[in-house]
Amino acid sequence: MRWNYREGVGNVREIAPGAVHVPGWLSMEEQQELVRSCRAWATGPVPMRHTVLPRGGVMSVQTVCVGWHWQSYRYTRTADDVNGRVVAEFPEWMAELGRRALKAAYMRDHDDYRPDTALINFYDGQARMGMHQDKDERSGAPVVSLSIGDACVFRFGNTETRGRPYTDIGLDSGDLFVFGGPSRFAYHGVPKVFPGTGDPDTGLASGRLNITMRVTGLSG
Ligand SMILES: O=C(O)CCC(=O)C(=O)O
Ligand SMILES: [Fe+2]
Repeated sequence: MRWNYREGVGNVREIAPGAVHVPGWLSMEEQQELVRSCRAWATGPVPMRHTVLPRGGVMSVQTVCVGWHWQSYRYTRTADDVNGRVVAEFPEWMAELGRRALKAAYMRDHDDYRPDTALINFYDGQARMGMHQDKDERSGAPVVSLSIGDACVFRFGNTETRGRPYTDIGLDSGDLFVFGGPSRFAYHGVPKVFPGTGDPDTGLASGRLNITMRVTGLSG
C-alpha cells in the first residue's frame, strides 16, 4: 500500500511512516457527542473499570469497551472479568468517524475500513499507560485514536523495543492520532497527563478520555 501522507501539509504531522497526528481534528460538537456516548457506555451494560492484568497488576486508567471486550490479551463478546454481560454494540456512526479519520490522516479514501471495537480509556490526573503494543487484534488495519479533555504526553516509539527511539507528542482535546502501516505495531504509551488543562465545555469536567478504534479480525 502506498501511504499518501505528506509532511507539513495542512494540519497533518507524520510522526513515523504510517503514524500521523492531526491536531484539533474533532469539533467541539463532536467532542461533546463523544463524551455523551462514552458516559452512557461507562454505566453499562458493562461498567467502566480498572482492568486487572493477567499477573494481577491493575491498570491506572479505567476502561470500557464497545463491540468486543478487551481483557488485556484477548477479545471476547462478554465481559467475563467484569459482570459477564455482552458489551454494547459498536455503532455504525463510529465506524464512519473512523473512515473520516483515516481520510484526514492519510489523505485518501478508506471506504473498506470496518473497525469493530473501541477501547474507551479514562485518565484521572494520576493515570498513566506504560509502553505497549496493540497486538491482540488479528488484523494489521490502522488504529484510530481520539483524545478529549486534559492534555497528555503520548510517547510513540518503534516496533522493536519499549525504549528509544521514541517521539513525545502533546495530545490535546480534539486531536486525532492514527497508527497503521509500518507503525501499526509500534510501542506507545502515555507517561503524563496534565490535570486541569481540558475545556469543561466538552462535557468532561476533569480528566482525559481516549478512544481507540480497531479492527479485531475476529468474527462471531
Ligand atoms: O490514551 C492513549 O492515548 C493511548 C491508549 C492506548 O494506547 C490503548 O488504549 O491501547
Ligand atoms: Fe495502545
